[in-house]
Amino acid sequence: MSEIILMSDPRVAAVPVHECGEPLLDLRADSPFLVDGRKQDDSGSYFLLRKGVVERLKRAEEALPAGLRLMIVEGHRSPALQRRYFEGYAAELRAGRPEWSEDEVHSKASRYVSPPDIAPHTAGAAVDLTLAGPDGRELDLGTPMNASPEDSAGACYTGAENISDLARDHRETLKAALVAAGLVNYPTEWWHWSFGDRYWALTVGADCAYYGPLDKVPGQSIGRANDA
Ligand SMILES: C[C@@H](N)C(=O)N[C@H](C)C(=O)O
Ligand SMILES: [Zn+2]
Repeated sequence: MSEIILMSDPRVAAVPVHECGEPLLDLRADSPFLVDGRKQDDSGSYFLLRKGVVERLKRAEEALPAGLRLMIVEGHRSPALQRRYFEGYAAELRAGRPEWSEDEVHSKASRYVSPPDIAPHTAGAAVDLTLAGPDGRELDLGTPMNASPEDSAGACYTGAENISDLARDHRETLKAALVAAGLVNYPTEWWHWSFGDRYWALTVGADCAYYGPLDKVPGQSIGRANDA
């Protein structure tokens, strides 16, 4: 397996961001995608993604074998929510491994949640998704989405070997469609894909990221998925 670059790696934070100002699109409006509401909250952010990400997801959806569809679970996340996720998980790790230094906690936490300063979800650039079959139900991808490395004995890693052949086939199908469309995966999470953020730029060798964090999401900057 090739080296896994974690989100906490200084090379990620070193990538410059040249914000392109692209709008967020609402995936529920005229959307070709299945949008799952399990991450719904008062902010209503989970169904928003940058236009360039939506365009690429449409291409990926078209490239899937007949009968399969993408199921979108979480897109944009407010910086405050990202911070809550990160600090909550870091606190769990700290409690379980009191011998770890703060640097170790930060690095290990970033296997599962991005440090808030570089987090791709806050830029509307990352999406957590899975595959659904013809009946609209989620397929088996080896672990529940958002299973942590501890909960899944590492099976959340995209290249994990401790999953069934069927789950591996599903991961390969998902990966083929998304990579061909220009998204990159975070290798510690089979469900996390992004375009235009710092992690994407570092992975593909782009000079800069296109999307920086968006805090309050103004209604007027939100378009419909069919605008992509
Ligand atoms: C928390 C998990 N769903 C996730 O999105 N992790 C990535 C690494 C992130 O926080 O950007
Ligand atoms: Zn994610």
